[in-house]
Amino acid sequence: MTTTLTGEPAVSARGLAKHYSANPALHGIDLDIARGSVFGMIGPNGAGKTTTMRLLLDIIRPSGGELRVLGESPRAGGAALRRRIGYLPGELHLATRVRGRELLAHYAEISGPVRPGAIEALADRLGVDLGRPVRSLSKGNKQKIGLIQAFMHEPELLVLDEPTSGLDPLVQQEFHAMLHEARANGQTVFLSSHVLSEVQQTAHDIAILKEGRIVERSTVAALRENAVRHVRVTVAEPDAATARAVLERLPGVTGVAPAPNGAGTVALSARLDSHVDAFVKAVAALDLVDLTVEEPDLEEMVLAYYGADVSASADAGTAEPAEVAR
Ligand SMILES: Nc1ncnc2c1ncn2[C@@H]1O[C@H](COP(=O)(O)OP(=O)(O)OP(=O)(O)O)[C@@H](O)[C@H]1O
Repeated sequence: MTTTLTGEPAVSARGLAKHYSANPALHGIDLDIARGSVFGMIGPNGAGKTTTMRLLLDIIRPSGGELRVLGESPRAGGAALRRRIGYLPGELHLATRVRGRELLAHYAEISGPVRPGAIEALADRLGVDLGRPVRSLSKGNKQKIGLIQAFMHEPELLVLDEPTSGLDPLVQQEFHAMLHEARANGQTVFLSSHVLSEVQQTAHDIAILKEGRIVERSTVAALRENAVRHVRVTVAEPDAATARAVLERLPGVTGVAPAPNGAGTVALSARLDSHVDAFVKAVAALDLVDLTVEEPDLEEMVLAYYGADVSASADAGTAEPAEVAR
């Protein structure tokens, strides 16, 4: 496969809606995921991430709108389309006594050709013992089995629902390397997460979903440019009032406050939005002792979208059990 960001998107949705009885889960979203890209969807509990993914896989059917996956309608594409997709469900129920090796061989029969040695190579990378009964594996090791079944046939599209759930940090790094390789191989990745930090390391494009609506669609780079940064300006004590006045006049600067500092100097901390250039030029005129402009805090930006009340909107008892669907 070769990397391509042109042509028909891997996923294209227009007005995609899903209601569970009378309860709307998706309010007609528009979404394009370019072929060969890594796309991350983030959002709080109940935002509709899993619903979106299940619609792509034709596990559930839309209540309205149009959806094309790899150029086909999920419904019409059937099993042939399904084999071109690798899917990791958010909730894995792997209660079988069967050993990992046999279970994956079974999935491989359904998903289509798997290169010889590919399953073992993935198991080595992720560090999971394929000789053990699957039900005796820990949550993280079951997740690895789920990842192997999603990746093993090198599908054109990987749909990964909370892929790092239960993985330790070293395995997460290995997983990130697998995503980079998938992209280099021309595969498209659609992953979901609750937190930006997870997708920001791997995805180029993101959407923030909230209560069934896309509230932000951006590249990670553009988010970074527009995100709030924390700044700290240190000046000699006699200059403190001037420095404060300069900062408070600047566009994009808020929350100017003195911060603890060494004798003879005063540090002023503040929040800065995207106006970095104007800020740096203005503070250059001050008699600076020190200046810190922190990395933009994207998480803070995303949490502002989430809103305090939304994260608590639990949906206990409504989610249907998901399985490694093949
Ligand atoms: N089978 C179902 N029956 C009824 N309502 C459902 C069902 N599945 C999901 N919902 C509802 O649809 C909405 C979206 O749920 P969904 O599982 O897609 O969210 P999510 O973003 O994946 O959440 P989480 O991060 O908690 O996994 C929620 O309000 C949920 O209660």
